[in-house]
Amino acid sequence: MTASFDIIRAAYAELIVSDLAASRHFYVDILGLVVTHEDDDAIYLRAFEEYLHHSLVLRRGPQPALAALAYRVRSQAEVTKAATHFESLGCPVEHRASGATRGIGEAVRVIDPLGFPIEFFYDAEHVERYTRRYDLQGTGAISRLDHFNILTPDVPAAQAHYESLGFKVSEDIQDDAGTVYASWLYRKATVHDIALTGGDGPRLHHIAFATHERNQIVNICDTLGAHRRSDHIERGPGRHGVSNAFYLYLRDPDGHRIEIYTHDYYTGDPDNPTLTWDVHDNQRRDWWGNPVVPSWYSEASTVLDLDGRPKPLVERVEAQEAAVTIGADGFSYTREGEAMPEYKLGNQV
Ligand SMILES: O=S(=O)(O)c1ccc(O)c(O)c1
Ligand SMILES: [Fe+2]
Repeated sequence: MTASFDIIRAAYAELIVSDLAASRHFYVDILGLVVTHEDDDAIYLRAFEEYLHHSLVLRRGPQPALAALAYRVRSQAEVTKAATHFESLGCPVEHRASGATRGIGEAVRVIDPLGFPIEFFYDAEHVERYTRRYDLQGTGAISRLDHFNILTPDVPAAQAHYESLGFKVSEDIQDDAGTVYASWLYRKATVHDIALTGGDGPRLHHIAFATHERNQIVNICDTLGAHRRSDHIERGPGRHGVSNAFYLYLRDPDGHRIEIYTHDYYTGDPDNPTLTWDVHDNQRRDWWGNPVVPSWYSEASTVLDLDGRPKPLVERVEAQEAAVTIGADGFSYTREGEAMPEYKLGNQV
C-alpha cells in the first residue's frame, strides 16, 4: 500500500555518543558544524546552509548507537498521516509532543518494518542560516545533511518499503543472478536520501553531509592531518562510481561513520533512469578502482528501539558483497570485452 503522506527529504539524525566533549571537538572544532544549542546532555548541530534548528543531535549515552533518523514531511498534517500509516502496518508508534526533541514540533517516531527508529516531523524552529557567513566558515565548510545509509539483510524488501513511501531508485548494484547488494533511493532531486546496503541489520552504515566543492573535502583531510587525527579517515577521498560523487568517509570518536560528499547529480524529472551496476565492476564504489577498506563493509552502528534498547541483528541470507567481489575491489580490473589482465596491485586478498 502506497503511503498517503509526502516525505520531502532526509532531515536529521540523533546519535548517542559516549563522550560529548570528544564528539564536540570532532564535529565542531574539526568538521566546523555550527552549534545551535548545547547542554550537559546533548549538542544540536547544523551545517552552513541549514535554517532548521539542527540536522544532527549528539546525545550523551552509555553505548554509541543511532537513536533516530528523521525525515521532514511537507506539512504538519502529514505527520498525522505518517502515524496512521505505520499504525496500519502494526509498527510501534510514539507520538512526540512539541519540544520532545529541542527545536522540533509535534512529531511521530516509529520502528519501521526494517527495524529502524524513524521520525517524521514538519514543525521546527528556524535559526540563522549561515549561508553567507564567510567570516565563520572554514575552507572545509559543510553545506547540509544529504543522506542516510543503512545496513539491512534483504535489500529488495527494504527497497519495496521505501518505494511504498514514494521513494524512487536512482542506482543499484546487482549480480547476473539478480541478487541486489545495494540500492539508492531519493525523495529530493539528488541521487539519494536513503541508501540500502545489504548486510546484517538493522544497523546504521553512515550519515552523509554535502559540501559544494571537492577542495572542501580535501581541506577536511588536511585539517585532520594538522590535528594529528588522520586516524579519523577511514576511506577516501575518492570518486564514487555509484552517484559520481566525490567522497570521504570518517569515523567519529565513537566509530559512527560520517561521509562528506559532493558533486552527485540531479534526479528530479519523472523519467529519471535507474542505473544498475554489476557487483564485479571494481569501479562501482570507487571510479578510480581504489580498494574499499574491509571495515567499510563490516563495521556499523547499533540502532535503538523506542525504549532505547539495542535492536538485535537479523543476518543477511544472500551473498555478502565483500565476499563476491574480486579481492578487496581495487586489486582487480573490470574491462569491457578484454581478457582479464593481471591484478592491478599485487594478488587477490
Ligand atoms: O561506494 S558507492 O559508490 O557505492 C557509494 C555511492 C554513494 C554513496 O553515498 C555512498 O555512501 C557510497
Ligand atoms: Fe553515502
